[in-house]
Amino acid sequence: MSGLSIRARLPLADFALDVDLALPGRGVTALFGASGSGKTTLLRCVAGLARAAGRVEVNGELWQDDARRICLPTHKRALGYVFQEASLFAHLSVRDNLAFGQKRIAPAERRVSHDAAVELLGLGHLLDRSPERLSGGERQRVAIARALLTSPRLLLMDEPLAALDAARKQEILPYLERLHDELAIPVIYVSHSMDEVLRLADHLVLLEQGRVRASGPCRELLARLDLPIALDEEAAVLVDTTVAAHDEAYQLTRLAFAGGSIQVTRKALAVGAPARLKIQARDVSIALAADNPSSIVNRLPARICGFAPAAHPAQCLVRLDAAGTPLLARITRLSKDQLGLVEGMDVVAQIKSVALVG
Ligand SMILES: Nc1ncnc2c1ncn2[C@@H]1O[C@H](COP(=O)(O)OP(=O)(O)OP(=O)(O)O)[C@@H](O)[C@H]1O
Repeated sequence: MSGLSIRARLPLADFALDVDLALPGRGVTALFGASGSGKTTLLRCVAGLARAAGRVEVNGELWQDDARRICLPTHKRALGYVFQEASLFAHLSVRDNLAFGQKRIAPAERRVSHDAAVELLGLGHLLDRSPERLSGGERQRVAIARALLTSPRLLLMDEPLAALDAARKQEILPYLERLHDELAIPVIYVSHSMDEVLRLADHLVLLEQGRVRASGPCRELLARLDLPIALDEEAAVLVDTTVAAHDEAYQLTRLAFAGGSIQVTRKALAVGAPARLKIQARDVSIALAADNPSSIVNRLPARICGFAPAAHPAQCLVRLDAAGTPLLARITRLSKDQLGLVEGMDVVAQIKSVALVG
């Protein structure tokens, strides 16, 4: 059967993991949750490093099934594991570190070639270096390539960017995006960062105290008001658009979607190309009518479909529907009252800024 099915119960001293998840068999699933919610413990159960009661099936391969007394040891599970800190062999060159990953797999079972991994992670010029002469980001790219060369059926990544500074993170994210676009290997990706989730995840699992608070397509969960991710400073929705036209005079690109269109600064994208937009709640404001002059270019008719408290008591979250596309706005409670905003009301969503993500 295609898909990942993970049932795991693991009582620990002051904590218990208890999850039952059905996840897509390809793409990136982000595991998101507060510190101590059980993200690493869940990965360790999938890897067989912690012995939970339950069942683990990965695209038709059974790794554990207590009912049938099956529990493969970690080395028999075809998985790649990438940790916060790359654990490379210091005495081996990058080339030999990669060869080590590949040697573990019989040639007939290799699904990722050395050249493909080197190309995908941009390691060509680093092959003769030793790990101590690599930056943190480069080391992490080698660790990812080495994991890929073991031809895993599942890649587990536990906050792979957490040990890197902001600049190194931005440097490595495009490689992870390529991995996502070009490889069919499913990835479970633990992260605390909304930015990483927005850029990489197709599916999202929110863990709370060892339990699944929500699991579903990233787009759907991000737009919900009842989940803690809506309270994140970086809360945002994702909107799939298509490049509709370029305005050469004003150097803008118009992106169309079901709810209307949005103009962004001119992008080097072909008309008809897909573009994924991130719209942050803090960048959306609400006006009552479209005819008020404003410098905000992107103004979409939308209907209010719900309110929720925001993290700060001065603010509230508003869920809007722009012809079927959900948007989130974070506004002050004062403006909500002054404008008399209520559920069901038709308003104008003013979008101050958007970002293209992938
Ligand atoms: N071997 C163990 N024995 C007892 N308790 C453990 C053990 N391993 C983890 N825990 C506890 O289980 C809980 C979940 O830990 P885990 O590392 O899975 O959380 P996490 O969500 O990955 O956290 P973080 O984001 O900080 O890495 C924590 O309360 C931790 O103290």
